[in-house]
Formats: sequence, structure tokens, C-alpha cells
Amino acid sequence: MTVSDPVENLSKLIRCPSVTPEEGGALTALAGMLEPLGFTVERMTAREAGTPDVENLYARLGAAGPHLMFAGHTDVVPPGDESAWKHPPFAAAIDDGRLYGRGAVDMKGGIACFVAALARHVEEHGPLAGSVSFLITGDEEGPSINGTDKLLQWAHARGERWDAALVGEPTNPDALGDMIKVGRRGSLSGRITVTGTQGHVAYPHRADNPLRALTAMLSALMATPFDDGTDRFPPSNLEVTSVDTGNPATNVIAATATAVFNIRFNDRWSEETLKAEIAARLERAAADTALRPGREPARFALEWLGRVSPVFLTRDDKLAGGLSDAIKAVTGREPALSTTGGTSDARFIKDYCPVVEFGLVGESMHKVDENVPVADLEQLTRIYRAFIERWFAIAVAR
Ligand SMILES: N[C@@H](CCC[C@H](NC(=O)CCC(=O)O)C(=O)O)C(=O)O
Ligand SMILES: [Zn+2]
Ligand SMILES: [Zn+2]
Repeated sequence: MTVSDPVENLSKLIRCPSVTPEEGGALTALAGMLEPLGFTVERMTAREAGTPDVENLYARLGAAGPHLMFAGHTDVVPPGDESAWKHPPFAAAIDDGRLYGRGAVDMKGGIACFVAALARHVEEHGPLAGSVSFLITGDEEGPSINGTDKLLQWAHARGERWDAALVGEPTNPDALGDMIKVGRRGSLSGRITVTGTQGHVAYPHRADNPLRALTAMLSALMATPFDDGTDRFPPSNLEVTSVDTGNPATNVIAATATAVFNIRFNDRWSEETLKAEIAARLERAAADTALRPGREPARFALEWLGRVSPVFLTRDDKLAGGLSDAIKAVTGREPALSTTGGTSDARFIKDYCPVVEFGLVGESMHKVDENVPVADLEQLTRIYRAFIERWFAIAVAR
């Protein structure tokens, strides 16, 4: 059996309907590719009260260092309306040089290519000059509670240590070779609840419309930029993602109004300074009477939601440089070293070893008709292979 063909590998993975938190056969399919290459494959189910159990996989080839980790996820977002797809989302149809299916680029494709690259490397060079491991979760697209974070802790407790990691998320905006991610902004979410006084909409002086205060508060969060960006990071940006009173009537002023927001923040901020800045803006806006003449400052509560994702930057020129050289050698293009976009599971890996991210073109991720050009799969396999060769050459010489 050969696993050196990324198209075959990806087709097998796409045929597994592994919508978070379902394993869907995807980790079993991956194990079936890794075991013939000599990997020791282990499965780890992570559990936490109030969340679904999630299956994860850790596989290692080699016993000695240096040790390179490839990390990613086999879970996928739901396909949505399947009848809107040109080809069924779990069929792995090839049409006009493109392979269609949920996870094609995000990120079963990255896994399929790394498996193929490693198989080719071992076929040509024999045993590795160290170790390679796959750290693959089934909970990246979901809450990420029973995924990479717990899998890393589990593997670390068993003595696993890594010298570097590559995450195979789709990092390229338009073409293969555009972009390596060398860090990510942080992410913080919050909910504001303003308490007013319910009343008749035609007698607003007898009520206190909480939406008046909330409007000023949301404007205070969004109107003035938090910063202009830093050397290595784009500007921090806050977006309001929901506003609600739960009020179905058009002639009633609601008693309370809530809004939820998320901010993607750069290294100009710590969690503490950012929370303090947001709270101060809200306090000032709550006391602003422009929309509420003659009123007392609005009463409000601010809650922080979920976990804060940390901002991080990988400062390892050899790791990013080796990957950049491999991309240049295969594509002729010089990738940008970027920290744009969302957060990723690299935020957990950075506590264990330097981590960079590079995968397919992300344009169709999470969309109907997610697809990847077959030619990109071959090219990414060549890039990964060139990277593996460079990484071991540099790491062994260190
Ligand atoms: N739901 C998880 C993690 C959410 C991660 C998500 N990341 C992306 O969409 C990656 C896209 C890109 O590379 O730009 C995000 O940024 O929200 C959690 O909440 O922990
Ligand atoms: Zn992904
Ligand atoms: Zn995704």
C-alpha cells in the first residue's frame, strides 16, 4: 500500500464525515496510512463535563531527536445545505482538476500532503535522522476544549518533547506560497448587559431605554481604533457580533439590552490592559448623556466569555527560514511571514516548542463546494518534503 499519493490520502479522509465532534472514521483512516510507514499510533479520548467526548490521535515515527511535530485537525465544519453543493460534501469527487469535499483545504488536505511527503522522504532516504510525530485533534472547529490543548498535555506527561512544530492549516489567501503564519493575534469576547426601565414606546420619559446607553457604549468600543498595529501584528479590531433585547413588541421599550463583542488584539496589549481599556470606555460611555439627556449614568454589567486566546509570535528564524526556503524552491515565490487572520491551535503548541503554520489556499474553507486544485496537493506535498529535508539537515547540525 502506498500513501505517497496525496490525492488518494485526501479522498479517503474526505469520505469520513467527521463533523465536530464526530470522529467519523477519519482518525482510523489516518492511522491506516501511518501504521504501514512504521508509526506507533495512539488514540486519546478527551473528556470534560458539559462537553462531548472527543477522539484525538498521536503518532510517532522514530525514537530519537531531533523531533518534528506536524499538527492539525480532522474535524470539519458542517456542510450546511448539501443540495447546494455541486458534488456531495463527503464523496471526494474530482471535477475539472479539483477535488471537492468538506475539509479539502481545512485541513484534511494538509494532513494528506504531509503523510505523502513523509512517505516519499522515507522511501528515498530510509529511516529518519530523528523523529516525526502527528498530533491530530478532532476538536479544532468546535470549542477546542477536548482537542490539541489536552492532547499536548497528555503527550507531554508521557515524556514527549518536540523541537519544532508545523501546523497544516490553510494559510495562503490566494495562491500556494503566499503566506506562512508565524504568530496569531489574541482573541477576547465579552457580553454587556444594560439595565433600563421597561415602558410604553410613546412615553419614553417614563421608561429608560437601555438601547440608548448601549448604542453609545458600542460606538465607544468601535469608533476609536485600539491601536495602529505593531511591528509584526495588524491593528487590534473589535466587532460587535450580536445585540438583543428579546423584545418582540414594537411598542414596548425593553427593560434590558445585551450585546456581545469579540476583539482580536495584538502584542500592544496584555489581557489585563485590554480588559481595563474596554471597561474604561464602557464606563465613560455609560455616563455620556448625549443620547440620554438628564439621566443618571446607565447601569451595566460586563462579563468576559470563554477563554482568552493569547497573542503570540514565533521568533525562530531557522524554522520560518527553512520553511520559506522550501516554499521558494518549489513555487519560486517568497511567502510573507504573517500574523493576520484568526487564531489557531498553534496558540497551545507555542508553549511546548516553536511553531509555524503553512498549508493550502484557504479561499473555499467553510464554504459550500470547498475544493482544492489537484495540482496544489502535489505542490504542497513537494513543499512539505523539501521542508522535512531542510529541517532535519538544520536540526541535526545544531
Ligand atoms: N472555536 C475555537 C477556535 C476558533 C478558531 C478560529 N480560527 C479560524 O477561524 C482560523 C482562520 C484563519 O486562519 O484565519 C477563530 O479565529 O475564531 C475557540 O473558540 O477556541
Ligand atoms: Zn482548520
Ligand atoms: Zn476551519
